Amino acid sequence: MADGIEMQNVRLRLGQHSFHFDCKLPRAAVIAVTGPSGAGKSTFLNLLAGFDIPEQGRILVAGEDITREHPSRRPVSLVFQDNNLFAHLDVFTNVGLGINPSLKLSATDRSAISEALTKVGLDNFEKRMPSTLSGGERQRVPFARALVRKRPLLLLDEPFAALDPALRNDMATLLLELHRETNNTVVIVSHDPDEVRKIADHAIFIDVGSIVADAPIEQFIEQKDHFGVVQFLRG
Ligand SMILES: Nc1ncnc2c1ncn2[C@@H]1O[C@H](COP(=O)(O)OP(=O)(O)OP(=O)(O)O)[C@@H](O)[C@H]1O
Repeated sequence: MADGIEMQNVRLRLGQHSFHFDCKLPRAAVIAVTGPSGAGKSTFLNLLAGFDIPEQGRILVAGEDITREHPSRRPVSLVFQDNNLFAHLDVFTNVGLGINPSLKLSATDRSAISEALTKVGLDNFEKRMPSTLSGGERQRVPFARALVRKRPLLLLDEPFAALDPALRNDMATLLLELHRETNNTVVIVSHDPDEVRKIADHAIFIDVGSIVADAPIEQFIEQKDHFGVVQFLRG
């Protein structure tokens, strides 16, 4: 079976920073992307999403070359920390955008949206506007959107960083439930070693623009070779 994600000798420069990614990551797994601030974690996600394009190398998802694919045509859904909702659209419509950006929704689409909202615990929130939601409720909406999109790859850039610890834990549990239900591949940037231990099957550590540790989680948490990883795991 093809790997979930493969970066073959991917190189990119942004300003003064050079990035080099070469990895094969498992399919249908939760993959944590860790590393110090400014190391290149968001850039790694942006390459997968198509917001950054490599100057060299290839990116494959489930065996398919997506290196030059437009972001909208990639097999990915995104959940970022704070760019997720359109303020002038209600919760139902915000989720509907995940199915069809022009919002031409069939009856089947409409029931899929209601079902997804129920799954993330927002069944009575369809007509609510984003400004009336709590932080935790607002954070659930993009998960419902990701559910209706049914893409094989879910990218999350520190999705819970703004939430308090109890809510972070609830959201991590919700993410795991949705992952088990859809069997998607999840790539999540995290600064939280407890979160990584709780949800990840596999982890990578990026330092100064390249991957310096890449292992199944059991091996990753036993890492002694790289000081940055040891320091990260200590919290
Ligand atoms: N378009 C750009 N032009 C110039 N420099 C950039 C650009 N995009 C990112 N960088 C720089 O590349 C480096 C890596 O950025 P990136 O956002 O990938 O880091 P990160 O590991 O996600 O950091 P953090 O944990 O702080 O979010 C940073 O120093 C950033 O300032």
